Amino acid sequence: MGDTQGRVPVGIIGASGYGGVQLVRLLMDHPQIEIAYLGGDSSAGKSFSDLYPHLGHRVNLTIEPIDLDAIASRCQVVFLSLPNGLAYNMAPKLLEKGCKVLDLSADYRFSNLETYKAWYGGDRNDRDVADTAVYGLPELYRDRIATANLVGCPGCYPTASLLALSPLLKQGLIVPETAIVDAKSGTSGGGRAAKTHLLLAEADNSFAAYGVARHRHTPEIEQVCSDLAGHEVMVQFTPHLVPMVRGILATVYANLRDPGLVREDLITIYTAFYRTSPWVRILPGSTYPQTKWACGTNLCYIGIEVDPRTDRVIVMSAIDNLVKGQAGQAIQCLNLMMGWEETLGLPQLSFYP
Ligand SMILES: NC(=O)C1=CN([C@@H]2O[C@H](COP(=O)(O)OP(=O)(O)OC[C@H]3O[C@@H](n4cnc5c(N)ncnc54)[C@H](OP(=O)(O)O)[C@@H]3O)[C@@H](O)[C@H]2O)C=CC1
Ligand SMILES: CC(=O)N[C@@H](CCC(=O)OP(=O)(O)O)C(=O)O
Repeated sequence: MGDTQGRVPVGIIGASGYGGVQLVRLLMDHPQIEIAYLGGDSSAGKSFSDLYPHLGHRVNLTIEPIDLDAIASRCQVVFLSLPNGLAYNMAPKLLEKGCKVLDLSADYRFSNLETYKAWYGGDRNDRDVADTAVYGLPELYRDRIATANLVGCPGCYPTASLLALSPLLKQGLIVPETAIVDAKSGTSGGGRAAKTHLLLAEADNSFAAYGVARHRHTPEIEQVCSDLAGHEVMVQFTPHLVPMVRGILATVYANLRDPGLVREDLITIYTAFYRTSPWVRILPGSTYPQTKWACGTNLCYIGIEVDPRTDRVIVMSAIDNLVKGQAGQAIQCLNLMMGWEETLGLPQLSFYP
């Protein structure tokens, strides 16, 4: 399968949503990809250019209703950018028909389906398929992603949190149980569907925590932390909604095992840990990341500090929730699955100067 120029035909289900339109925006400039299908529910039948006129000169497609047989006959790769709980009724059939599938929802992020059911509910019988899914965080699971047919792309908060925590856990530098993640997200993290608390009049001039001690990204963060630490780890995770549209800043605190470590030691350790990761930038000295630097890019900026009074390390990471936290990371995974450069077709320059 492939178009006349040898490009790989891909489909995007959920094309009208924030993840979907980010995928379109990025994939239309990807040198190896041809967008062959856009699918949706309430938007089916509408021209993509009616929904997003500024992209209409590049994407002349109508959003179609979902017919999995037709999608599989036209696409080699399918992105599912849908609310949680829908992908597990679509991915098995697409895989059976020979497609590679990248799911942006939580459906294939968990190695233990009981954990998924406990936090997301749902009655699903796709354990065999779920067992083949790989968690799509390339900086940790690059080799496994490269051979996967099904990738469960990480959540936005877990991406920022885990990139900040991973070197500490993998190298045994902190007491894992002391890890606290304090994270802030822009409103686009809540998706495009209308929600009262995300209205400008509600969210502007306001900054508050939500989901305290019960946000569904907690078990996802814990799953990877446990994998890295080699034993079950619980993490305190508190998300906040901030009055901006794009971006996540995660600030992570943990107790160092060796109180003699200083900031420069940790910068050296982080730089070495991410030396083969083109999308992670470790900041020098006491430079701390700003969300606007990552805006529109697939980059994660990380800043590190040590407080010798408390023997705690403080790591700050900034991403664009819609790019490294969602669509960009999915494309990064696809690049690996296809054997292409990990950076192909992905933006490095922020919208801001
Ligand atoms: N926003 C973010 O920052 C991040 C989101 N995610 C995850 O990515 C996924 C997509 O999120 P996001 O783009 O924000 O969501 P949006 O609400 O912006 O978009 C949801 C999309 O799903 C489609 N859809 C809804 N119900 C159905 C259905 N029954 N059948 C087919 N299509 C349907 C909608 O299509 P239509 O308009 O045609 O009805 C729409 O295109 C979610 O699982 C989310 O949790 C992951 C990381 C970050
Ligand atoms: C601001 C806001 O509402 N953020 C969303 C982020 C979650 C999200 O996008 O879902 P994923 O699990 O697929 O990453 C939330 O807290 O539910």
